[in-house]
Amino acid sequence: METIKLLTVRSEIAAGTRGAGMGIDALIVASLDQKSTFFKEHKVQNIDDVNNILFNNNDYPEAKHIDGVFTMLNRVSNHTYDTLKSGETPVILAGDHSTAAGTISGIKKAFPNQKLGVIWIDAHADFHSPYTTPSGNMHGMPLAMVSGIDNKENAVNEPSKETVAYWEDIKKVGTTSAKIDPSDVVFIGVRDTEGPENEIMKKHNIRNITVDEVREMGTQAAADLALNKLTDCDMIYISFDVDSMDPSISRGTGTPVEHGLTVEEAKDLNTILVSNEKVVCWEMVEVNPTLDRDNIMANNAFRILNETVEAIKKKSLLMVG
Ligand SMILES: NC(=[NH2+])NCCC[C@H](N)C(=O)O
Ligand SMILES: [Mn+2]
Repeated sequence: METIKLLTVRSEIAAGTRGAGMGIDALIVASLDQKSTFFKEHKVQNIDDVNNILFNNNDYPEAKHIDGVFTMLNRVSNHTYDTLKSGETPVILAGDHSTAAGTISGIKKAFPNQKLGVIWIDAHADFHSPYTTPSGNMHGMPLAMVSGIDNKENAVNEPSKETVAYWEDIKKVGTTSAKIDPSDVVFIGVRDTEGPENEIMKKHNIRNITVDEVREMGTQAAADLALNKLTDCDMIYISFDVDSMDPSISRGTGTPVEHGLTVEEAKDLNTILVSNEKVVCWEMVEVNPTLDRDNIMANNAFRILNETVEAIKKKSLLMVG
């Protein structure tokens, strides 16, 4: 049977709000409160963070702590690569969403000749570059990093030479060229984007399955639609940002946006999606217990994590049988 390996990344340097690094421990607390042995049953490999960089001044306003982000992406990429190479299925639990660029780079490094598709369940498109970011927060940039998109046509910033040098290095983590074609991204629940991101979505014809669409067609049809968009791809990575869910559930994430998915919808989408045989990796990010009360976000996110991992294990049984 396939083995799951949990990769925990307590990094929060690419978020604008402090506390996402504590998301993993909030999930562990939620698991204990729910009397689950999940974190004992599965292999856990921690990836060291560089959060101490937050005590220093930030030297890169258009790409905050890009030096630290570069270090983190290399670590995440290498661990994802090693996990896949040893025949295990990586499940990444991370703080801020920038790590997803490391994950995608590691997948591509492990299978360089396979076409990789991405299903991105998120309130945000995370397609900014240092040239277009409204905030400088690099958790808004992972999809541009792995697609090699600068989007200078729609620039609003002039990043420094040093920033650009790091950005160029970041685009080469794992493999020197782009890991994905941006037209092989499918969004679910994206509802808070800026102009430069809208241009990318238009240019590459990126499908966003909205929250209303999910509700109208149902989670099974929405998941099928997302997967059908990626029939050309050989393998698929799923990224689940908990801010795809509605803030009425919990405020326990750094950048909440109204009109999101319900917990039930998010759980169904993730479990259905990972049951597809092409899915090689799943990631969950942006739980921030310091913004929450009673650990509500982590309690809901842990339920989703638990059921999604069960679905991955069931799939591998099916494939062996
Ligand atoms: N992974 C996230 N929570 N991303 C939020 C990004 C928000 C906004 N687009 C920005 O660039 O600042
Ligand atoms: Mn995100």
